[in-house]
Amino acid sequence: MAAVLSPIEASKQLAAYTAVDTHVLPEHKLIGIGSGSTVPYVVDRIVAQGPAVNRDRVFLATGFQSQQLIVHAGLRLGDIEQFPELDVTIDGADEVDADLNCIKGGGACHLREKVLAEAAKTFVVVADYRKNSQLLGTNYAPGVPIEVSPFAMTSLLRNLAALPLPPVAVLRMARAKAGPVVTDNGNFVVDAVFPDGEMRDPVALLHKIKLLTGVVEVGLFCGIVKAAYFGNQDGSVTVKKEGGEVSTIAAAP
Ligand SMILES: O=C(CO)[C@H](O)[C@H](O)COP(=O)(O)O
Repeated sequence: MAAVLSPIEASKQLAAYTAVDTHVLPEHKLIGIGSGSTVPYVVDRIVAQGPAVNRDRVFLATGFQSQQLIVHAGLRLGDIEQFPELDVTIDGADEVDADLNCIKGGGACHLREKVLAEAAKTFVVVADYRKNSQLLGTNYAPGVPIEVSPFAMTSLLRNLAALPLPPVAVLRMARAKAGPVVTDNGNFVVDAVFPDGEMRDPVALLHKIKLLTGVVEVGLFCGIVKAAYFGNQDGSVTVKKEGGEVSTIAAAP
């Protein structure tokens, strides 16, 4: 018997299934798989396309979690060095604004996520309705994830505090380990809550943060997303596309 999903899980699944059905076509052979709790539904739907279509596909991972997902699903794992150009990458998001700018990095994978997003001809994000907002920072409270070289962590916190509109910034701590979260690249993550004024221009903010010494990558994805799929509580899916088109696919009867 199929497990009964909670409303949030059902909306993640709906977004993921709709995005895969629309963007992962039989001719797509190189596919990036993102990180987070929505992405397993992406992999499930790709597996459901069948062994014939998946046999000659290669899947690239944004981190340890998606690597495990790919391997355990019996799909072929590849490396960005071998396959620097992908047909499509599908990933989760922490928040998406009206212009398809995103906060990503809630799972501390945003460096590799950005590499696979930029490598793809089409980058698509999937999420539940809570991630769909007008302005970044409205619904996602922890702030902008900033991956930083451990040696530069203290100086980054000082440099952030010295900005004209400083954020409230903290080193992300691990939950089931003493000490900080360590990324798949061996770095730390600082979460920085910026004033609304700064969040209104994510591109400018991204550039400002990127210039600070020791910053490896910033969890602001700007101008990369082609389409965002949000599963809604009523079973419909809201689709935001590059260029501003927003549509809602009605719930199945
Ligand atoms: O950016 C990410 C990890 O670094 C994830 O994609 C993001 O946190 C969304 O995860 P979820 O689908 O669990 O809400």
